[in-house]
Amino acid sequence: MNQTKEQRILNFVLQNAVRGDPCSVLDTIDKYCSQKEWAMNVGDEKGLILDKTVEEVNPSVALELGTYCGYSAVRIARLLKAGAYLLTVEFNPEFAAIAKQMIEFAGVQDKVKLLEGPSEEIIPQLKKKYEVDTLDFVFLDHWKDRYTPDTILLQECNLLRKGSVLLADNIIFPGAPEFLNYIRNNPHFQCTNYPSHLEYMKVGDAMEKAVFLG
Ligand SMILES: Cc1ncnc2c1ncn2[C@@H]1O[C@H](/C=C/CNC(=O)c2cc(-c3ccc(F)cc3)cc(O)c2O)[C@@H](O)[C@H]1O
Ligand SMILES: [Mg+2]
Repeated sequence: MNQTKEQRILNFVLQNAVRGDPCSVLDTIDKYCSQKEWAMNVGDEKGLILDKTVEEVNPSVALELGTYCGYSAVRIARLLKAGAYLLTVEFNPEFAAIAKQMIEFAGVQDKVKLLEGPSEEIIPQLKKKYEVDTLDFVFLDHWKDRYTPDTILLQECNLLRKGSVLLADNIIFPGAPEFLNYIRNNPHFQCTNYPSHLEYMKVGDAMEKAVFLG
């Protein structure tokens, strides 16, 4: 049974990256996806915007929607302080299995909880089942038409507090126009746009930061 692209990416990491070294895992994925097969990782350019936002927020509890191969989970987890952790949500079992191995190879498994299932089911479970009080940081990178309903659900579940930071990928390409309209016209959020480029391409893209004002 021939391999999937995601399995090829993982194998390239297992064979070429340094076990326990998150930066080498990120660099190896970026190398493979820019030279061999494109994949929808946030990538190195937008990854720097993600890094700066995570460092600025310095979250104790972070949530990621859309794990995929685990690239941004490794990217976020490598920056978390002692005792802080990332919850990352993925509903595709193949991708979840790849991401689990990627996260373990990078050595950040103690900081990452991979939750398998659809975000609309997981989010309402975060308080009781996963003992979350509120979220300091949320990275949205799953299906683009889910950004708005999940942002509303996070508010309905009282998972955001004054100062919680959302960062959304792909504002330009593939685009999340409905989310942009929702969040920029919502008085409870203070938005900032970060122009960049689509991962591994010379196509324009952007990230949007939205701070919850309470
Ligand atoms: C409700 C729910 N619950 C749980 N997991 C969920 C979920 N909805 C999706 N997922 C998971 O998250 C990932 C999906 C990511 C979607 N990302 C993109 O579609 C994407 C696409 C491009 C792109 C750019 C140019 C092109 F020509 C084509 C594609 C770039 C990107 O950066 C993207 O993020 C994937 O792992 C999926 O299983
Ligand atoms: Mg993306």
